Amino acid sequence: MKTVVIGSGSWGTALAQVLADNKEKVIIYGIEKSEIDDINLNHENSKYFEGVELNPNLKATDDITVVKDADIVLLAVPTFAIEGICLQIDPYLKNNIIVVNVSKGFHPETSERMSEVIRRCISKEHLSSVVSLIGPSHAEEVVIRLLTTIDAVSLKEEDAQVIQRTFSNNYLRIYTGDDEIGSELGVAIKNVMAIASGILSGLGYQDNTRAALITRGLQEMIRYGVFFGGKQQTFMGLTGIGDLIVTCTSIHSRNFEAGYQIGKENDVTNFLKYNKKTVEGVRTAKIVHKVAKENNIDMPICEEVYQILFEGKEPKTCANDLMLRELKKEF
Ligand SMILES: NC(=O)C1=CN([C@@H]2O[C@H](COP(=O)(O)OP(=O)(O)OC[C@H]3O[C@@H](n4cnc5c(N)ncnc54)[C@H](OP(=O)(O)O)[C@@H]3O)[C@@H](O)[C@H]2O)C=CC1
Ligand SMILES: O=C(CO)COP(=O)(O)O
Repeated sequence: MKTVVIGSGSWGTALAQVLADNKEKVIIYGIEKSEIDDINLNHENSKYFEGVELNPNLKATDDITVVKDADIVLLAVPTFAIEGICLQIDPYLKNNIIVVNVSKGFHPETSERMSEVIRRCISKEHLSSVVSLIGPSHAEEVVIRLLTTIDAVSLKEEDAQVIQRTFSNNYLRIYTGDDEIGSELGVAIKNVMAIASGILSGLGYQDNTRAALITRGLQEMIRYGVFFGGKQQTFMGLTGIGDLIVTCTSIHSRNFEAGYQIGKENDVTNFLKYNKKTVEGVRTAKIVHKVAKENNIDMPICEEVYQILFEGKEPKTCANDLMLRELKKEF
């Protein structure tokens, strides 16, 4: 089986290396010549992983036609680029391949989940199924082979099992799942919670506050996910509480880091002006605000994050407003 990984950024490189370690046929397609040269010539991707020596069998190319004999295509680009890349690769694909999604968020205009975008943009005959390979997994840890567990989630169980077998090894353990809605909504909304967690840390709040944020944040994720047909149990797993914990507490999280800067400065201006990193929670906060409003879903933490990012509300005031909402029972 041949896998083409689209995207030579942090997650694409780390996952492609997993396959190289597993002695699978794999190649990365990227648009950034310097990253491709770095991988091919130096066995590094120093923009993302300084000082990390990659598996020397890992190769990269800027030729998109490389997808033509792929059995598996793994899309490791930010959510805003998924539609474009699907339309770009579709004419070259052979029939009946597995497309693996690893992106966490929504289409910025249509609010579709990633699997929905892929099914809309890849011709039916080319697609066996979409498998979302998602869970608590910072690329910075996977690339140095630290123990990690994630889910392969698909509506077609046999394809989830193919991805499970292809990627699992002694440092990456894959479970399968079939709740595409619950899993994809969980990993998308946890990024908004990670921004909130960073903001609270930047404001100087500590462990009690983070535990409250994670616990109440999980309730919001469940409320939103179950409304759209996700299973409550899914939110107790790797794509729910698992990914929420890792992103709300890790120094590697770009969403947490963004929030931390915003909280520290008690203002969003510098972050919005200078950020160049992939911070998916920003776009997700906008979608969740819109969709929750349309459907009358109560999402108080997400709403305050939206107010900070898009309406210029002061972070300190948001934290205060969350605490002083009407008192109620926990469940
Ligand atoms: N990093 C992580 O630990 C994890 C990330 N994810 C998710 O994976 C997705 C990708 O994130 P990540 O790898 O971290 O992001 P990065 O910013 O590290 O890398 C994204 C890569 O995609 C490239 N890219 C952008 N548009 C295109 C395009 N149209 N065609 C080809 N390549 C393109 C970028 O190139 P350029 O820089 O030139 O724009 C960059 O090389 C996100 O949704 C993220 O939430 C999920 C789990 C873990
Ligand atoms: O999704 C991730 C870990 O599971 C990566 O988080 P960040 O995008 O915040 O870095």
